[in-house]
Amino acid sequence: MEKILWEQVQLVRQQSPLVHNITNFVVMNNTANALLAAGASPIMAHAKSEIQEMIGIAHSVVINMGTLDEYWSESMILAAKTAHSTGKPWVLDPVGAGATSFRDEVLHQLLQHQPTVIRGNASEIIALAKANTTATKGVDSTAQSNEAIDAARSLVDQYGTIVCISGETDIILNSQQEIFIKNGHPLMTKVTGLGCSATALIGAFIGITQDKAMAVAAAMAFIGIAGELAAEESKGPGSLQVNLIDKLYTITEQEFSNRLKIERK
Ligand SMILES: Nc1ncnc2c1ncn2[C@@H]1O[C@H](COP(=O)(O)OP(=O)(O)OP(=O)(O)O)[C@@H](O)[C@H]1O
Ligand SMILES: Cc1ncsc1CCO
Ligand SMILES: [Mg+2]
Repeated sequence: MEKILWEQVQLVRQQSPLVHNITNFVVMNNTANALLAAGASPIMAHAKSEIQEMIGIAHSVVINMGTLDEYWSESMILAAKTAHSTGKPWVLDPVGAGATSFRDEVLHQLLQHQPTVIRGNASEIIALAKANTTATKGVDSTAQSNEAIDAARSLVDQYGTIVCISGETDIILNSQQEIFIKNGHPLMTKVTGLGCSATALIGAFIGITQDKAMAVAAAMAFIGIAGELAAEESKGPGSLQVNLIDKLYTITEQEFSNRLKIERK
C-alpha cells in the first residue's frame, strides 16, 4: 500500500489540482499554504455569485464550517449542491458539529448533497451522526477516534460517504474497509487548524485520484508523517506550524515509507 500512497503524493505535486475552499477565517492562510506546499493550487472563494463557475474549473471542493455565518451557510449549501450535481468530489469538515443548533441545521442540509468524504475529530463525527450524544468542547475533541467508529459507520451507511475520524489514530471507513493510520504527533493538537489542513489536503488528493478511500489515506498519512518529522525539529507550536509546511514541501519517498504506520481491515 506504501507505494500506492506515495504515488498519490507525487501525483498531487505533478498535477497541481485546483482546490476550491469555502473555509474559516482562522485557518484560511494555513490551509492555503498547506495546499501550496503539497503542490496543489488553492483558491478561497465564498461569494454565491461565483460558486458555480468556480466549481466548474476546480478539481474538488472543500467545505469547512468553522466560522459559519448566515451568508456563508448559503454559499456552502449552494457549493455542496453544485458539486454533487456536477460530479465534483467534495469534502466536508464539520467543525464544531453539535455545538449549536444553527451548525447542526446547516450540517443537516449539507449532508443531503452526499459529501464524497467527511473528515472531523471524534467529537465532531459523534455529534454529526447523532446530535447531543457527546459534548463537543468547542472545536477540540473530547473523545478518542475509536469511540466514534459506530457514528462514522452510520454516516457511511446513510450517505454513502467516506468518513475519516482524525486524532492519535486516524480512522478511514467506507462500506468495504477500515484503514488505521498511526502517524502524527501530540503537539499537532496545539496548532489551530491542522485538522482543517488535513481536510484541505484530502480535497487535493480526491481531486486527482479515482480510488477515493486511498486518496484520503494518502492525505492523512502525508500530514501525519510531515507533522511527526516537523515536531522533532520544533521548540513548540509556533515553530511546528512553520516546520510542518516545510515538511509537506520537502518530504521524500524514503521518509514517507520509513515512517508510515498503516493497517487495513
Ligand atoms: N494525540 C495525537 N497524537 C498524534 N497525532 C495527533 C494527535 N491528535 C491529532 N494528531 C494529528 O493531527 C491531525 C489533525 O487532527 P485533529 O483530530 O487534531 O484535528 P481537529 O481537532 O479537527 O483540528 P482543528 O479543528 O484544529 O483543525 C491528525 O490527523 C493527526 O495526524
Ligand atoms: C478555533 C476555531 N474556531 C472556529 S474555526 C477554528 C479553527 C479550528 O477549526
Ligand atoms: Mg477540526
